[in-house]
Amino acid sequence: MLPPIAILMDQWVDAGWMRRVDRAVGRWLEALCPETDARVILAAVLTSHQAGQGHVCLDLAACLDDPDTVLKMPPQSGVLPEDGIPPVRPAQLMRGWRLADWVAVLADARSVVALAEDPQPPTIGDPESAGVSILPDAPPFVLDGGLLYLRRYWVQEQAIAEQVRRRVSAESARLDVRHVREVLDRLFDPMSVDPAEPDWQKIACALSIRRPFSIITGGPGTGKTTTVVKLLLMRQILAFRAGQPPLRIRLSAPTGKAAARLKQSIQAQIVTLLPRFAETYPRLADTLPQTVETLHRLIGVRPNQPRPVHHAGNYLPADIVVIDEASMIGQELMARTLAALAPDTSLVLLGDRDQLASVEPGSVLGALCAHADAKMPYDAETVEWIRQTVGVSLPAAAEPGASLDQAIATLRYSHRFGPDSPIGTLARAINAGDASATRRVLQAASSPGEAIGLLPDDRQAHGLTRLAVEALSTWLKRVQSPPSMVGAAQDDWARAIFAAHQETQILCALRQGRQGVEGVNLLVEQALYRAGLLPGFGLREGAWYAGRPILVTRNEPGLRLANGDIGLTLPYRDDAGREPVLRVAFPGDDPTAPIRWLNPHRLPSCETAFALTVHKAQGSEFGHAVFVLPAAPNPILTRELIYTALTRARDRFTLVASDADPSLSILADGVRRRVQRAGQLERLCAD
Ligand SMILES: Nc1ncnc2c1ncn2[C@@H]1O[C@H](COP(=O)(O)OP(=O)(O)OP(=O)(O)O)[C@@H](O)[C@H]1O
Repeated sequence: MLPPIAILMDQWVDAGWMRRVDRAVGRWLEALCPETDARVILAAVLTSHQAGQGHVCLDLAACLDDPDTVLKMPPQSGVLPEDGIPPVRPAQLMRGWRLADWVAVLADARSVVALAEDPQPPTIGDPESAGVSILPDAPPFVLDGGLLYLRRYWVQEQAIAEQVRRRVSAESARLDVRHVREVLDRLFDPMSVDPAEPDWQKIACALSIRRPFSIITGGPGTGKTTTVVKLLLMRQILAFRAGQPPLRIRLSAPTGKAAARLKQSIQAQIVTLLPRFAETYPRLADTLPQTVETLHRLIGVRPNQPRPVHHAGNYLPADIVVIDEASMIGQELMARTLAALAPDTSLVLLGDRDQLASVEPGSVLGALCAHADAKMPYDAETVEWIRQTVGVSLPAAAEPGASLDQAIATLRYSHRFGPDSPIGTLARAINAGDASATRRVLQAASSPGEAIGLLPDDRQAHGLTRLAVEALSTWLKRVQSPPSMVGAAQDDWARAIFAAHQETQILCALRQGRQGVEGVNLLVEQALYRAGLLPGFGLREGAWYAGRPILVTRNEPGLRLANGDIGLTLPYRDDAGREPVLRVAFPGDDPTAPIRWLNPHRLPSCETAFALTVHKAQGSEFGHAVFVLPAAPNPILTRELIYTALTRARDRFTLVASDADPSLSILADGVRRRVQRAGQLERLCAD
């Protein structure tokens, strides 16, 4: 005989299987409708739990099929209660449950709008006003087919789909195709990388001008940023030629780090491309954006305010908005962004659809690009547009994709790695889910220093700590013998240390455990201390010491720090050149901006960052990425996570795997596992 559901849910919270906030959703329902069936309370609690796992809804059928796996209960990090007896698992509780019964009891509940039953489904409206509302007028849950949503997530998903559908079928901009062709021909050299392949960057530009929504997706170094700069030049030149004022362009990225990277990359590309047009269009440089904002700043998200500054009633003043690293945008932020754009503002999303999705619920870019795999999804109309504007005749697909697919360009050739490079080959094998090929590439890597390396390690992680000491000593030695200069010269010294620090980064799949960030940070710290690379005293103050890299874990607008920022604890001399004190240095947005030297005791929550989780490293790039695998199979290790770890590497990637697993079965298991986020955005956009 099992304990009542309410007791079980309490036990799951106590065991760390579920968040307190999820259980609170159940209590809230119990308080509002005391007569609610326990299976409804359970579904509500699980829907909230799933949101914590990145899902916008609970897929009832999938849940009944395999409750423990779908709900990830018990989790890897779960703790045993004091009596040592683990709680009853969801699979035991739900044994024998029938989907039809669960759906029926949910459809009957006052807290649920059942769409199939309800002739008047909730109107989509403004996603901002769709918070969980009080019964009975606006039930907080929506049952759509077999998917149970918190109402706000359902509303956001519908709103995104509606916006995307409207934008991809909007009337084509009134353009003189001859002008478009002329400008594109000037921007793109006729010599493409592979003469047998069309120039996909050029096609991406042509598609981006056709409708007010487009996506440019591709792996690292495939030229997404290069393409965007050309696209912006194209748009401004066309505006000049049509006698229009310059277009208002806004560039954005989901995190500060990604925004800073895009800014640097864009500026470098502008410097290369602009001279071609300087004579004909001397004012062109002034029309290009100088800054890249975070998405929050772009739309004006304000703390404790229900809606951002820009929304459906106060559009963002912009003609073109380009957003990089779009895979990191969760559903809520995407819904808010789309709502903030006027119907004729062009939105261009850039991103690598194969990367990890946002930590927030939803996998918007992944869902929108679900069919971007098809090499040629274009219909006859798109093919004709490409022929007229690019001068390339592509075959029309026998079974063309939806309108959305006509707005997506996939860049496949990596100019950074080349098709036969080890990193490129490994990335392809991982993305294809080909565990054997992945293993082959890694096991073929033998000598140290190659682009791909495999480091079989013992339980004490001797190999990893040796590697860390060797790689990190390049900058840590310089930290321990600080120069006597002050002011700008001291900033230059810190910048050089940052550049050296960016050369090697250890990444972990997990947070906890020996192979997690917490364990690896401790091991590396101890090894560096033993090697004399960290100070024993002097430049040490409690947990703070010269050479400690830190990761900011909370937004702190007052200090201009964002969750995910990396700082280095360094000795700092004031302008009078007194004895150095410890300060945490943060680089500015561009290479010449002054370093910000903050007192460590003023910093908000932060943690040591010799090792980072792959999630936290998203949007960053390092010369050498060292990826530590878990020692046992783990559901967190997925294809997307492994690919994201690999693609943080600019020149070199080393996989650290347990020497007890010489066949790399743990890695192979991860490569085969895909992140499947519940939701129906893909289907809604394909309609
Ligand atoms: N068509 C091209 N021909 C030659 N080199 C190119 C071409 N396109 C891009 N490159 C070069 O390849 C490198 C990577 O390009 P870019 O930064 O635009 O790629 P990306 O996809 O934005 O990369 P990331 O994934 O790092 O954001 C740059 O050095 C760029 O100059």
